[in-house]
Amino acid sequence: MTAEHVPHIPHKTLTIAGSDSGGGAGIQADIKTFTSLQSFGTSVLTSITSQNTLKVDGIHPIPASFVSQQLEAVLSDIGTDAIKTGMLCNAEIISAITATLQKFYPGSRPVPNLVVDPVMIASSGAALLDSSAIATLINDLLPLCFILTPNVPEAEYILANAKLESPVFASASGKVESLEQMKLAAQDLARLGPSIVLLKGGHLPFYKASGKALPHELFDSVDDMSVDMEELELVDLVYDARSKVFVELRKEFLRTSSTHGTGCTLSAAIAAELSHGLEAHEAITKATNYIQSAIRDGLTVGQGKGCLNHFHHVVHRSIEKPTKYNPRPLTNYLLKACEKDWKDYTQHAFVQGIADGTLPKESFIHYMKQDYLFLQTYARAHGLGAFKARTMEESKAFAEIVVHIADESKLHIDYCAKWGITYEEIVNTPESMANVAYTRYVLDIGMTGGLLELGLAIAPCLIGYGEIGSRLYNDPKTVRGDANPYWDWIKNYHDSNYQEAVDRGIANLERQCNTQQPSEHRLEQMEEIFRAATRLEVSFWDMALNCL
Ligand SMILES: Cc1ncc(COP(=O)(O)O)c(N)n1
Repeated sequence: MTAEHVPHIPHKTLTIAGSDSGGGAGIQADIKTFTSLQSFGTSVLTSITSQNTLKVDGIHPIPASFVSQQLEAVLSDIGTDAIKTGMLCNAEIISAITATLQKFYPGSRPVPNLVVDPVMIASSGAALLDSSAIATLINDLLPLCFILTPNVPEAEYILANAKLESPVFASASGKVESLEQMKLAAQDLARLGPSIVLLKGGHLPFYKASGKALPHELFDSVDDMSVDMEELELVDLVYDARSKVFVELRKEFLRTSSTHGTGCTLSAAIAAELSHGLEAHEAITKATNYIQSAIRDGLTVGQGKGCLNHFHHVVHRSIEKPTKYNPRPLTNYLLKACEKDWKDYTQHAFVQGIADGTLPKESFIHYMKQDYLFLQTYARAHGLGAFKARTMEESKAFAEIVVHIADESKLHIDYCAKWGITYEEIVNTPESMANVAYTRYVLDIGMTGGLLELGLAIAPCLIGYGEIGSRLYNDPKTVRGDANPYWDWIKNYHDSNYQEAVDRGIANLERQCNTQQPSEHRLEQMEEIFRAATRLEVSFWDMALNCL
């Protein structure tokens, strides 16, 4: 056997949960999550549900002894690096699981990397745990638990049934209704055994400005448009009983009904990250980010609640034709494929300095001079586009962009004058190496390739500045008006004039691609051009920062 053929020993994660025939939650969601996070998944079924996106219409519990048998089979041979529990159905099953776990991990409290998602009620309303089983869950399972991941209603239910002496959480209604109460509830839950409690805030969004919770009666209307979601955030609260430290993970509250399987997926993702050896807080942070993207990229399956997209970070190497629902498939593909480079570019320290006004003036001046010189070549690249175009319409579109760039560079000169930079100074400035590299790359690609290649090389500049302009303009943390010397720069790229140019540029690029559906190899080449131009943007910001 050569070195190349030595089989890889994967990290392993076990799920002990119910089957969801609809594929969005339960074992199915867990295995998808393990797979997408590159942990080898094993499973112990506690029950089979007949379920779709609308309802659970039947539950068939597995005999408790057969649940133990499955668990024995997995642990005695394959072993595992982490375990999660989901739907456990009834008290007998919980007892069978805890007895078997204690057999394999004698005296371990917690059982290493055991994540417990205390599943009780499906989002469609069905009970997934017998009401008589809560005491067994509290008394037998929680003492073995490393990380407990309840949502707010589950936390309330566990605490209402826990017979804690002098609990710190007290509420007349038994409801958790503020961040302060979340903290007290998490502390009480930790006293039941878990080393760490992740109290999920998805059912209790807060107004960003006041920190007050969205009233319960409005929660059900978040799916219609009557609540301004921009104003809301959710807080996933982590309490580590070992260090007595709280960490608040704040997240954008997303308007979507594609949330079926969220709890299952989150606990599965935490377990998968733990299986790779990540420390608990790191695993939780990575897992909550994974969920946020999986929700944002949610899938419409069935007629009820949509499902998460467990493979949101896996780039599919094919481009659909633009549709009403996805008018920019190529652009979206490129942004995802080059995600890291794109972040390096659009969230560069230079951009941060513009946002908070702390960018050294010398850096900005250096950048402005080079940017003028850049625009000169950028205009030529569009001239090349006009030359390469096959139709009058397209030639005209490119020529119009040349005129637009020429107008923009006039503004540039006026803006430079405000910073004490004269026209002569600008045009006599030697081009920096970063500038030469970038602009000549664009021209070379444009000359040797077709219109699509040219479009790909010019796209990162056009799209990136538009994204930066609107993000900084809308970000409440951006320093605004006279307090920020770069505010006019931000406004310029947020302006509808610029944003319309971005939309036109994207539409052109999509049209070019659409007329020649790319093969996988061609797609790789396209990605390479887009990535190279994006990296050259990063070097451009680096140049400006390093000029000091
Ligand atoms: C087998 C099984 N396990 C867990 C859930 C909870 O998921 P959700 O709350 O999204 O319905 C479910 N519906 N089915």
